[in-house]
Amino acid sequence: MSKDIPYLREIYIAQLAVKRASLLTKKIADEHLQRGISKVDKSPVTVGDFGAQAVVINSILKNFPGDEIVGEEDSRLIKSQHLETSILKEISWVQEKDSKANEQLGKIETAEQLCDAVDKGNSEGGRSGRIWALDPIDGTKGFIRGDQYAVCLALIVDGVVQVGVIGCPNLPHDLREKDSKIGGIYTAIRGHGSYFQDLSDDVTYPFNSKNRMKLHNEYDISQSRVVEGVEKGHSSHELQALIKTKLGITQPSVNLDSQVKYCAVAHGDAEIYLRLPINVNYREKIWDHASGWLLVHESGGKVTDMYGNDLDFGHGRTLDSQGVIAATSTVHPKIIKVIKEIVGEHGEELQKYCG
Ligand SMILES: Nc1ncnc2c1ncn2[C@@H]1O[C@H](COP(=O)(O)OS(=O)(=O)O)[C@@H](OP(=O)(O)O)[C@H]1O
Ligand SMILES: [Mg+2]
Ligand SMILES: [Mg+2]
Ligand SMILES: [Mg+2]
Repeated sequence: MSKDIPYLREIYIAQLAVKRASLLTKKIADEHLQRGISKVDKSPVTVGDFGAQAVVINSILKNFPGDEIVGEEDSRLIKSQHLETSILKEISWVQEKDSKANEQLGKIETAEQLCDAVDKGNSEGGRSGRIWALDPIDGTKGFIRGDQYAVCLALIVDGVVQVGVIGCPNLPHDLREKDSKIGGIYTAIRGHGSYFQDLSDDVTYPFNSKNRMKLHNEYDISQSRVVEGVEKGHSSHELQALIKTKLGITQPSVNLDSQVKYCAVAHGDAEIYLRLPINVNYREKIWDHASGWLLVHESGGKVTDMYGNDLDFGHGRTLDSQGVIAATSTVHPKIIKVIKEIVGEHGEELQKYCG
């Protein structure tokens, strides 16, 4: 089967790099929580963000030197706050721990290499060429709280997402199971499905029916399990509640930070992800959605903006649309219909629900 799959080398390197960044960030998060440092201390997320962005970009450019990267972070804060030594210490730890991947991924050893790698995430994105979208820690607020976060990497070719890989260090393999194992890597390949691997397993090509994720479509819409964000400043919980009521959904939502929400839908742990805007002028960043979009799409679901339009990953660093709805394909049009009933066909009433 593998021989028919395109981008095999890209997928392999992306998985290795995401795994490395997941190990790095998990170590930082766990130490932070163990120390019981005040929740307002933002430094672990800073070190984690820059460390993860550096190792992923360094890995990609070692293997695909001509590619561009749209990464969330840049090195200004590293320099102004003199964070080089603390970040390099964590990178050196993961390069030791994950040493068998050093040959494929390379190593970062100096402050110059560190800042250089981080700043290579400065692509403006766009409609042509090979461009990776990287969120080194998505769900920074969840990361600090010890909740969910994700390392998200996608390859976009000529504006179309071809590969998506998400590392979820804190996500239970089965959200419904109390004692479920945690930590997974979710991989999607356009036209060839989406797959799950245990984060603690060696990275291998996971493309077999045992690992494949597929959505079911036969269920009563009122029983849908809905995932939403945690932060009230990132999506309109008020509008989301109204949509659920109109759909007859009475079960409470599961609130999760980051793109693990897409993983939950793609893996069949939820049927609907609602992300309605809280600010009419906000445009979603491509690194917050590219990998998750492909995961749900390849599991047989549908992801669009809040009006049912396709998401355009060739527009630049941001999408040119509002809101995101991901759901199983039978339920998706029903959600869009309800949204339009509430906010108007073109969002004439949307402002009412925005903060
Ligand atoms: N106003 C507004 N509207 C929508 N989205 C915003 C907004 N402001 C920020 N962000 C982005 O939200 C990203 C985190 O999304 P989450 O899904 O984790 O949000 S939530 O905390 O679960 O509600 C977060 O990603 P990270 O910075 O990587 O955590 C931001 O890019
Ligand atoms: Mg993000
Ligand atoms: Mg981020
Ligand atoms: Mg951020």
